[in-house]
Amino acid sequence: MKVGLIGLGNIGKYILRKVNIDKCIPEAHIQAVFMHRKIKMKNIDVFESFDDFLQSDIDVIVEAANIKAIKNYGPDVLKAGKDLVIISVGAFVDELFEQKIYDLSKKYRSKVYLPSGAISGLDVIQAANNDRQLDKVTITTKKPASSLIDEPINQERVIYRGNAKEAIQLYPKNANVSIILSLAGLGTEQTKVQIIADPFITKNQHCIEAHGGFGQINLQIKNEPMPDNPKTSYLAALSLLSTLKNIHKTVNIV
Ligand SMILES: NC(=O)C1=CN([C@@H]2O[C@H](COP(=O)(O)OP(=O)(O)OC[C@H]3O[C@@H](n4cnc5c(N)ncnc54)[C@H](OP(=O)(O)O)[C@@H]3O)[C@@H](O)[C@H]2O)C=CC1
Ligand SMILES: O=C([O-])CC(=O)C(=O)O
Repeated sequence: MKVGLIGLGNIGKYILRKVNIDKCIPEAHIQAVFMHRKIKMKNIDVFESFDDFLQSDIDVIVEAANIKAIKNYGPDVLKAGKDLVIISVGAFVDELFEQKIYDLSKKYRSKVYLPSGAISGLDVIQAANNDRQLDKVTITTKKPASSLIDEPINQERVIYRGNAKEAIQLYPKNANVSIILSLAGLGTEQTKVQIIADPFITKNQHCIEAHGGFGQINLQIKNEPMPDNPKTSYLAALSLLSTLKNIHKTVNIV
């Protein structure tokens, strides 16, 4: 599997190291990286031109950049018939973008993979929603205060209460989880979100509560942060790696 990577920040560097150096996925190799500024790397093609990147010898493209980048480049990836893995799932709050991705992937038979990222429980939410057995979904994200606000605080503070549609506009680097949860379940308007800044914690915590005809679920996950970007949970990078690993599997746990 020849992989192209968009973005070489915290998650991108992790994926590059795990795939090309540690050989975690024996059949995969990252052949090319697209960056919006020039850098040189050993043994890998770095492109500043997206067209040249797209035309290089790659068949799967992994986005590890940001919402703006995937909105700009995602549709062209699908038109080129390449498969696409998206971690900045917040882009799907834009319904026109979402529709475009569905239409193009169908038209060009390109597959799109959306990793579970920094949360768990999407299997339950998706299954329950199938037969309208899901009534309410809430996610409470609690992060170290410095990841969410600039001013020092000495007690936890609820900085946002509302829905996923609004949360991702206000916190595009912290609320991607609310969008993948919305896609699996009740949509961005019905998925309730609370974001809390806490000066006393070091882990990124997400608490998902849902109920309906299926029963109820309460999930709490406490994620280690990535060293270079503590806003991002280590699990998000692991989840992306796992998605890549599973792409060509013939037997899947779903
Ligand atoms: N789905 C989920 O659960 C989660 C999703 N995320 C999302 O994953 C994404 C990556 O996270 P992370 O690695 O921590 O972020 P970083 O900010 O560490 O890295 C992003 C990288 O992308 C580069 N970049 C930005 N714009 C472009 C562009 N147009 N073309 C190419 N490269 C670009 C940046 O370069 P430069 O610095 O030069 O601008 C930077 O190197 C973010 O959108 C984040 O919000 C994070 C955690 C969980
Ligand atoms: O990494 C996390 O814990 C969640 C996050 O930043 C996001 O969803 O955007």
